[in-house]
Amino acid sequence: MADVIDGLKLEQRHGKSRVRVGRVWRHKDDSHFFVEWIVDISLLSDCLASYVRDDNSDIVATDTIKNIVYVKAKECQEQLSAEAFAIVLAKHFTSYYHQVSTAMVKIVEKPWTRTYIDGLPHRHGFKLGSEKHVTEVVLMKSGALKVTSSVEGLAVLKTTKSGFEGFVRDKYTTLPETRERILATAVTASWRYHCGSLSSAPSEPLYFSKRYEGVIKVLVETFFGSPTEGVYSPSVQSTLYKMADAVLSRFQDIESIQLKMPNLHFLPVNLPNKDNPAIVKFADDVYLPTDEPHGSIEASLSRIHARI
Ligand SMILES: O=c1[nH]c(=O)c2[nH]c(=O)[nH]c2[nH]1
Repeated sequence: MADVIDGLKLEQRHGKSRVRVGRVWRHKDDSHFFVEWIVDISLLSDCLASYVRDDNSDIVATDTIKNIVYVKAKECQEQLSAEAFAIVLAKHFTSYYHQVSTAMVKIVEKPWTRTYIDGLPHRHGFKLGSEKHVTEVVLMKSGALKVTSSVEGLAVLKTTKSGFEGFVRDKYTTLPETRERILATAVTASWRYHCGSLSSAPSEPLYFSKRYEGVIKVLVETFFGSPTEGVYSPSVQSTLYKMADAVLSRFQDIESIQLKMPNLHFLPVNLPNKDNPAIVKFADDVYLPTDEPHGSIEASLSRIHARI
């Protein structure tokens, strides 16, 4: 919200951050589903009087905002994606309160995944994985909707089929060219869905969860290539582009994707001393893993829409 007071522009928003909620859905066959969400809500709300006239009569208290997270979690009788829950919350704030023009809801879903015992899925047992699922939803009173999903910290490594050659060589360059190295990264991918309005948003409760799994599958398969042959990576840049392109080719409802892929280096170990030039001589076997410093490579790929 922006207002002009005495020739000055005031921009304000308020909400509640880090509202933590766990939700269990118990099915008739005694199998349970579970999510843990950390919810941030921020409202663009017409409550100027509270800033400039000490009049709080238009404020939806942040404590109330927190309570609504639990009320809506209770009301959702069916298991649903973090994106769908964020839309439920945003819809509530923009429709229930006349003064709220826009609701911004971010949810981080902790990676609890069903555990397996002797190859069998446990009915009510979960273990914590590594990468995080994050979503950000922005809903305006008009119904205009933006949905973004992300995976953070998708750590992947391959021990061969990676190289880096032909880069700029000048008086500052020491890096040797190679066609054999370890390629390791922790991918952060953020993608924006096409649904531009509440009325065109997918209504299936787990639609976005399936997409999330699908995007991760495409990213991982493109990074590694086939299980037997793999695929050669001439640079992180090239692999990143192929991963982004594969997601946009596979999922027509995704408008754009941003990938961040730090190059987590595994340095060859060579240990000489004055008597023995090769206590350890590197033969593509012993490495020094390091993430400081690391290369930082990121790009985004978007569909370009022809103007009619
Ligand atoms: O795939 C790579 N891209 C780079 O830009 C780069 N720079 C570097 O030192 N090593 C690498 N590897």
